Amino acid sequence: MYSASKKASLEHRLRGNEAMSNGDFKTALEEYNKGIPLNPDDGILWSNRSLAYLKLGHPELALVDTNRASIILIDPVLGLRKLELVQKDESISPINKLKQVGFKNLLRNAQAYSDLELFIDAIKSCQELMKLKNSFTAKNVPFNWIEVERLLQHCQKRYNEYVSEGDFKDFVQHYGISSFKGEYPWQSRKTDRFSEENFRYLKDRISEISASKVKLVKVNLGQSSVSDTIEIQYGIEAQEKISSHELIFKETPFITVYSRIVERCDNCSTKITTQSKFKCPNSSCKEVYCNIRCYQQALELFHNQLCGKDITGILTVVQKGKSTASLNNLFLIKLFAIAKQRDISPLDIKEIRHMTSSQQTKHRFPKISVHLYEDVMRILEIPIGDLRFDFWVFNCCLFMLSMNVFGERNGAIPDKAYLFSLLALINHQCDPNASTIGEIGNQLISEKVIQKGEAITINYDPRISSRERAASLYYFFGINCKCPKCRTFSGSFSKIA
Ligand SMILES: C[S@@+](CC[C@H](N)C(=O)[O-])C[C@H]1O[C@@H](n2cnc3c(N)ncnc32)[C@H](O)[C@@H]1O
Repeated sequence: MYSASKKASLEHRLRGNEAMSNGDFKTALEEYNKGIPLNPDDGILWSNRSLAYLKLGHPELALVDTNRASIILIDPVLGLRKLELVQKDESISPINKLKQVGFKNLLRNAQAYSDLELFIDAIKSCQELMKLKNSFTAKNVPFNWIEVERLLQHCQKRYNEYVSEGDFKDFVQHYGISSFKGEYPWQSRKTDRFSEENFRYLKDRISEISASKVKLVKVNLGQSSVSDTIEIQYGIEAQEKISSHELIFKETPFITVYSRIVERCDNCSTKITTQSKFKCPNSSCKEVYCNIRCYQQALELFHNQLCGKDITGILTVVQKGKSTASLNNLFLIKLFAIAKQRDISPLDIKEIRHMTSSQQTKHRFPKISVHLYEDVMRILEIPIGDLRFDFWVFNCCLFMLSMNVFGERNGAIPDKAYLFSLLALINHQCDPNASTIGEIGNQLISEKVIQKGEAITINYDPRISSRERAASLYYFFGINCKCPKCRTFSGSFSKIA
């Protein structure tokens, strides 16, 4: 017998399937999203949602769903219960129907890899499926094997083209190509960013830390790089005349992370000395702090969720990283921990929910992020049916971090990084009037006299010569620089409110 929630979940699945057959993939996604929390053990639901994601052009999201569906569909304990979920069909026995669902899921998995241009993985998935074709398992299971063969041929051809174009083997193996226009289509974050609540919260905090020297404003950054609209963004401007080399404000980072190569405080990333070392009182926890105050701050914000947890897998990835971007994986686990602690979605954390994302439309998608996401969910014991922590949320956080984190290296190795709520509101100019200084770069200082009403700007990439900066800003931050000095400048960079 079904429980009430399983029955309701099944109804959502069927409604989703109907929307899929009408080509209404967004409604289908909404229905599947209503069904999953009611019965996260329904592998068919995950597999069907993966198809909705594929049709909506988000293979990276489909990948997590096909993986989950496979795990559930081959789980022997869930075996009998799965049969309950198979829709009765006169022409096929329930057990064969279930096998058909499994084959379809493998094909969706191969399609997701192919759409991401991860051809080696796509070929492997197709070959795995083709092995089943003449096996006993596939007997009397109707399935479109021609589609698998076609996909396999397509992937082999594309892979050969890639390799003959140059040595892209490493790229083809580890990075997919996904699209993301600053937000997922079902997200309302863009408008939420400018909500009255966000605006007031940020405005008050900026007035407070700068002693009202500067204020939050909305600015017109000219033509958007992803749509036809004029882009309205946040910016900071002087409320009074500021002299040259004056401290504008100093901000405590919201969170910091470090690669564990040098021993640092888990709360503020300050180097630990023999005089300043406070060990977490939990004997099975390895984290250390500068003092009890840092420990208590961390405990309240995120450490409660992470105390004693083994994050070695994530650290290994971070330590192998070549750029400070690899530290973003440590930010992700902290952001997910903070959200779990506050019982909200990571995208609703008030200290970060105003932040912009990279604006590139095509992204390098590191295949490993699927595993990192599953690791974060497992370490924090977040149930997979809690869609406030869905994979697209993880990706949004990653894109937001790639735009807003201030990182530091220790020689060639990414060492530590900071996430500041307010410094993240300062726009870039190639000829800026301010910069960030101090040991952790948390002091905003004027470089010249700034007149009342002038925008406060910094240079996001000061090490790079101005000729290369436009390309570097686009590559690393997804910014089409529209500052008055840049050739691409097309807007007024002016205040609108
Ligand atoms: C660190 S945030 C700065 C605050 C941001 N304007 C906001 O509304 O939150 C970086 C974002 O600001 C925008 N931005 C900053 N400087 C820019 C520039 N010179 N040209 C174009 N966009 C810029 C980009 O959209 C980028 O995503």
